[in-house]
Amino acid sequence: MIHVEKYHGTGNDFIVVDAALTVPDRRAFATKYCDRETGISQPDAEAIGADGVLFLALEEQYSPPRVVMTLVQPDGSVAAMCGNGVRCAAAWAAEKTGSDELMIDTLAGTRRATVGDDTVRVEMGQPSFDPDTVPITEESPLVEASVDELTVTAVNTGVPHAVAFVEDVAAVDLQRVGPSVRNAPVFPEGANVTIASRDTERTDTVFEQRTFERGVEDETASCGTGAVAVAAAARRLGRIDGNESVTVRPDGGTLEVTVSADETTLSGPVTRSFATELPVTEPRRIS
Ligand SMILES: N[C@@H](CCC[C@H](N)C(=O)O)C(=O)O
Repeated sequence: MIHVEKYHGTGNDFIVVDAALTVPDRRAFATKYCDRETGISQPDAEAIGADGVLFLALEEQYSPPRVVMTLVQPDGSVAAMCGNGVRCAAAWAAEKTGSDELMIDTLAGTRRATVGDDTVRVEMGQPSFDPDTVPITEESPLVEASVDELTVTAVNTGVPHAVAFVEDVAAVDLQRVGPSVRNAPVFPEGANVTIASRDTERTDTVFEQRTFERGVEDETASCGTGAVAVAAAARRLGRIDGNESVTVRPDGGTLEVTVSADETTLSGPVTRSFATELPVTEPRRIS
């Protein structure tokens, strides 16, 4: 049995495992315990599953403390980056170390995080529209291009996103449209499909967001890199001014994003839901 914790950032939920503990087959572990029907549950409660497993290796000898984060998704794939995952990792490490400044190492680079009373803020690096970086098969950036039924702008915010601005996110059948855009040939490594609509009743800088996630192969309640992708695409398309900060509202809560030439940040709440013990098994050996 190993000790695990469950965290979520605006509804994007993760099983958190201290990487010092032995999990012989991380992919099998993620697939098993993320399952929404049969996966992780609170003690003596029904299964709730998760959007992924964060394996976190804490290196306390540095100042600020560092965490090597590996996100294994329900389909067993490893994601290079996860905005809400980094925010959860920072909250977990702050709890363990007492430090409110953390450096989180991801496959997309090191991200500095600051843990406040109500929010965790992460420096997200510069979004890229470069075809090789997203990546896309085209030679020029994909900007407001037709991909299946959506008009998308492709941007990498640590992972690839196809961002489409629509009239009303609630009116889109994302379960139907998401998989075809996610698997479109123009995205050789696939893409997360993020749709956004401007909430004109609030202000011009508030966007509603929904994301169909690669690796989860479903819509999630929130996606941090997706929120940054909405702001970055809005800036590229002239939908917001250069340095405006943007409020992005996925189903699970509210995220604040800044995208300027110097800095891109993502902020929002993080919640520790519960802790439990899970059995781990050695992979079967064939003799
Ligand atoms: N939910 C995440 C993104 C996780 C990675 C994504 N599913 C991928 O495979 O690219 C976030 O908060 O950014």
